[in-house]
This record gives sequence, structure tokens and C-alpha cells, in this order.
Amino acid sequence: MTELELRELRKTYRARGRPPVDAVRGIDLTLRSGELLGLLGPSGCGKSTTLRMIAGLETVTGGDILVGGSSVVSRPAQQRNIGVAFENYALYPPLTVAENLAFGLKARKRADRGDVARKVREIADRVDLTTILDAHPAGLSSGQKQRVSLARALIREPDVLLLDEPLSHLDAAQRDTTRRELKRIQRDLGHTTILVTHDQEEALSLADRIAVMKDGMIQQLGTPYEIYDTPANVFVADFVGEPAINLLPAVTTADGHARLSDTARLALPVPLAAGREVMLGIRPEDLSLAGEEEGLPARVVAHEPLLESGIATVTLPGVDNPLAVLTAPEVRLAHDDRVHITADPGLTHVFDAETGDSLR
Ligand SMILES: Nc1ncnc2c1ncn2[C@@H]1O[C@H](COP(=O)(O)OP(=O)(O)OP(=O)(O)O)[C@@H](O)[C@H]1O
Repeated sequence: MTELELRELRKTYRARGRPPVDAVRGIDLTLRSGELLGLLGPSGCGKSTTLRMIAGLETVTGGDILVGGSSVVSRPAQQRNIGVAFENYALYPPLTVAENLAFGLKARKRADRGDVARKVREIADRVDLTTILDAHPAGLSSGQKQRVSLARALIREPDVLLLDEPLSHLDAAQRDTTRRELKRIQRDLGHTTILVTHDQEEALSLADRIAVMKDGMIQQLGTPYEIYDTPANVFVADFVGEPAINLLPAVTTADGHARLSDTARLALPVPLAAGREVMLGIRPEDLSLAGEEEGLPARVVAHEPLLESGIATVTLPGVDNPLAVLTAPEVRLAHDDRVHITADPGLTHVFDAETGDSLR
């Protein structure tokens, strides 16, 4: 069980004739021993670069990486004792599953044959590979390849485990099963783990804490609930949540409201000085259909009735952005229907229009 710490970690890619790329711009992060941290962000935000620097597959431009309190930046990858399960599996096609697993151990040190065989059996049992130990990678399903890749990372008994988009090549059914297995294995073995993903569902369901990244920087670090319930800025609010949060430009009024248009106003969650330009964020599940007296008049553009709930798209008079509203399963709406909607001020987010930072 080991703590992992990143201090002011930076990476600038420099290639002759091309402008430098600041892929990672000063990351500070401490993982508690046994913690599973999800590194979540859109393509190009620097997730893989961070992972590769920790693994020792990429040099660092600045900062430090500490495993169990000791700096590892000057050590080559083989001497870091960090297990990586890659997105593309990186298995050796001519070798069987058992040989792929053993390869990791043998490459590391001259291991005793009996010892290697025992370790292969142990890990195969843990990760449910016993029946396919003699198969070759080409004959395996994506889920099985994923488990072999994970087992190969685990067999070295690493101090830190790095998982690169572990579920991205799996279909929906396999993803659910593998996600549960991954969580169980990580809990049982207690590895300090970073899981890199662009899939919010994967991060929200697996991680103890999530670091949301954008442009090489961490935007917010917190538990899945903190990230979802109190997003630090517009980017995090918009990136996490499905269907996405409704974002509405507004101007604050003297009586504690935000004006969306000449006729549409919503109560603010916090007192703010009048005349301030803000961005309101309201999740579709925090909007509801209401009676005529209480709500804002709206017009239905479309309604998707789903099994457990529906999603109505509505417009408010004078407001450009359409709003998504989660509806109860029994609700039936048609294009052009007139409805009224309300928002609970306690669940409304308010951000500075210019910086995007939360004002709560
Ligand atoms: N070897 C490289 N040389 C130059 N630029 C690179 C190199 N590798 C990555 N980059 C750039 O660094 C930035 C971060 O890339 P990185 O792959 O770390 O992001 P990512 O969040 O993992 O994205 P993805 O999910 O698409 O892999 C991007 O702008 C990318 O184009």
C-alpha cells in the first residue's frame, strides 16, 4: 500500500520546426494509499501524458513524482514498480495468456520457474483467466484481453496501478460486468490506482475521487458527489452530467433574481450585487413541470419519453438556449404544447459569466 504524489508536474513537447505544446501545466495531486482516482477530461487535455510520466514512459519537463514518499522521476520505467494496463492491451500475439503473464515477471528479474507458474495461477484465479491460460490473444474477446492486460499489470505486485481507458473497447454489457470486476479486484488488492478516462460514467462509478482536467490543468478535485453537486466552474458543470446541464446567460437583479429575458426570471441561490453578468447552470433533473401560477411559461419543442423518465426540450420566451427538463415516466407532451417550469433555487448553480468560476 503506497501513497502517490504529483508535485507541480509539467510536460512541454518540443519538436523542431513546431511550436512547443504545453501538455501538462503544473499538476499537484496526492493519492492516499489504496485510493482509486479517476483522471477525467476531454481528448487532448493531458491525461495520457500524465499517466506516461508516472509510468516512466515519458520524461518530465518539471516537477516531481513521489511513490511512497520517494522521488521516482530519475528512475527508468522498469525500476518504478508501477503496473500499467494499456488501452490497446499491448499483449504479445505469439505468446499464450499464461506466457504473456509470465513475461512481465521474467523480464523484471530472473525468477524461479516454479514461482512464476504459481504467480500466474494465482493472478489468473483472481482475474478469472484460468480457463483461457493456453489461448492466444487473437482468439480472445475484448473483455478477456482487457483482463489479461490487467492481470499482467497486477502480477508484478506494483506499488501503483495505472489504468488507461480500461473499458473503452468493450460493448455495453461487457462494460458493466468488467466495471464491477475491476472495482472488486482493486478493492481486494488495495492498489493505489489512477484510472484515465474521458467517460464520465466510468469515473463517477469507479473512482473514490475524480480530478477533472482541461488544457493540462486540474479544474476540480473531489468525490463524484462533490464534482456533480458543486462544480467549481462552467467547464466541470458542463462536462459532467448526462443529459448535460442547462447553461443560461443572465443578469442579476436587485431583488435576488437573475433575468434571462424581459419576461423570464429565476431566483438566485446566493445574494449577488445587481447588474452582474452570470451564467446559470440548472441540471435537467432540477427543473420540473409546474402549475400555471408558479412556473415560467414555456413551449415544448420535443419530448423523448424514455423508460424510467422522459426528457422534454422547451424554450422560454426571449431566451435563445433551449432547456432540457427531466419528466416523470407518465408525462406525455407534444411539440408546441404550452407548459410551465420551475427551478429549485437551492439546486441552481451560478457562475461568473467571464471567468466561468462558481459564485456559490
Ligand atoms: N509525442 C507528442 N508530441 C507532441 N505533442 C503531443 C505528444 N503527445 C501528446 N501531445 C499533445 O499533448 C496534448 C495532450 O495530449 P494527451 O495525449 O496527453 O491528452 P489526452 O487527454 O490523453 O487525450 P486522448 O484522450 O485523446 O489520448 C495534446 O495537445 C496532444 O496533441
